[in-house]
Amino acid sequence: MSQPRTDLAPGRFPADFTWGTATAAYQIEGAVREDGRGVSIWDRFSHTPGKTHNGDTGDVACDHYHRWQGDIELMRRLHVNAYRFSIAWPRILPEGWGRVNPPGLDFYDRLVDGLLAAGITPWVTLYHWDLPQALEDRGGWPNPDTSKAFAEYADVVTRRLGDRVKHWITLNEPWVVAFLGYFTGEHAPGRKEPESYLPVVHNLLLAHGLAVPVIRENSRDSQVGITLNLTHAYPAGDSAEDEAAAKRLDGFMNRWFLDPLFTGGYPRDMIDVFGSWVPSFDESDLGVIGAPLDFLGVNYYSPSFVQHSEGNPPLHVEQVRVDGEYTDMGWLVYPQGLYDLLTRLHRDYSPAAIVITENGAAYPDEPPVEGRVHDPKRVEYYASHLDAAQRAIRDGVPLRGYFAWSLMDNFEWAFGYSKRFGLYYVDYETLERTIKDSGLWYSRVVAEGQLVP
Ligand SMILES: OC[C@@H]1[C@@H](O)[C@H](O)[C@@H](O)c2nc(CNc3ccccc3)cn21
Repeated sequence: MSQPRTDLAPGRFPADFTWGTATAAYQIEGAVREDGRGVSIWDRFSHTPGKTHNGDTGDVACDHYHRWQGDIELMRRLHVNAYRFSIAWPRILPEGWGRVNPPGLDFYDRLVDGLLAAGITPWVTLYHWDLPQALEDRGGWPNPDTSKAFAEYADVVTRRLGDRVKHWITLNEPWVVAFLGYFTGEHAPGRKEPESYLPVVHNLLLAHGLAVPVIRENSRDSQVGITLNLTHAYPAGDSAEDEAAAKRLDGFMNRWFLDPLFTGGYPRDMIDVFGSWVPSFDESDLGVIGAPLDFLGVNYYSPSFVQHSEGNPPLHVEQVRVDGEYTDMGWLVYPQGLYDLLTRLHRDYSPAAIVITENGAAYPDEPPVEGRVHDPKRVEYYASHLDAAQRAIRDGVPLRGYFAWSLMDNFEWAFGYSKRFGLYYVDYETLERTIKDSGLWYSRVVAEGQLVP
């Protein structure tokens, strides 16, 4: 059990803390038709009229595929000791399974060697939403064969990189993949099939569980985890009804994933709420899904304040907009939500370790003037959330690392290039990267291992 770190002065982090920054393949790479890469569901979705802001696509993005060496220099300037990135499944297996594309593997091989040469530890996310379109054409995540295809993909990648990559994240945010991709249709593949939501969640968790032993076999002595977008749910009022509504939202967003991963099964109260939507599955799946993990990746941006609703079945929950500061995404700035989430995870699930795999904020940054980008609100966001993280460590949470989202401005999914999260500003005409004040500030925090003014 992790012990309180009262030895840490306020604002100071453990000497062995992992300091990183994070990206994802489809959001930064571009080069979507280069070196044998296959089509992904995000290629198809972003090229479908009306699906993304301004019709933006990841065709070019930040052109990281050709600029990766310069981008490693950007990381060195931040003094980070780790970099979280995702591998594009369609670069490795253009049809999703079967035929391997050697140039795709070669790209990530070069990237990993470049990172290691720079003293930066690679943390690899195997799936960050860019499913090969060929698998979607065979049913996509509602089809349990996709779970098996994911395990095969994990095998190919970890056989090639597993000797040098020792930190693996199977999936990024299965809730987003399932709910936005197959329930609301706001994300690729854009399907609006409520009845597919829970089967997709199950197949994603099964894919995760099938991949864990494969990764451990091919990448000996590695750390394996999963990244979840966890939303701390607060009752908007002090009524029993609002308390119950918060518990239902917590069940929907958090416990439906945490329980099968850490406690052996889906939460009973939510099985009753979801009723006939809960898919039938082999009980043996739960043993696969519950494969022991070395860390839980947490993406935190903002909490939710909710009240009971007579509508909105079956959750009967309504989000409440509370007073406060909001980012350009319309997300409440609430660092206490990170502290409360971390301490709750430690108390209720006791993961061996927790890593904040994403935290950051979008603001409407102005283009550089005399080489500077002033983003005081983003500095304040990071400072307040890192303070919350440090308080959680002092109080005994086994928080081992933090990855700022994101290294650079990039393709923000359905929002296209209209939202900027980067520590570096990207001019999408020239693709020039310019460090923002938040990047300069973060580099000082990382170098000193403590919060700085
Ligand atoms: O939106 C910022 C980032 C995004 O760029 C990452 O690719 C993704 O991993 C990510 N997840 C969240 C939090 N979860 C979420 C909630 C609603 C819609 C989309 C994402 C934020 N972000």
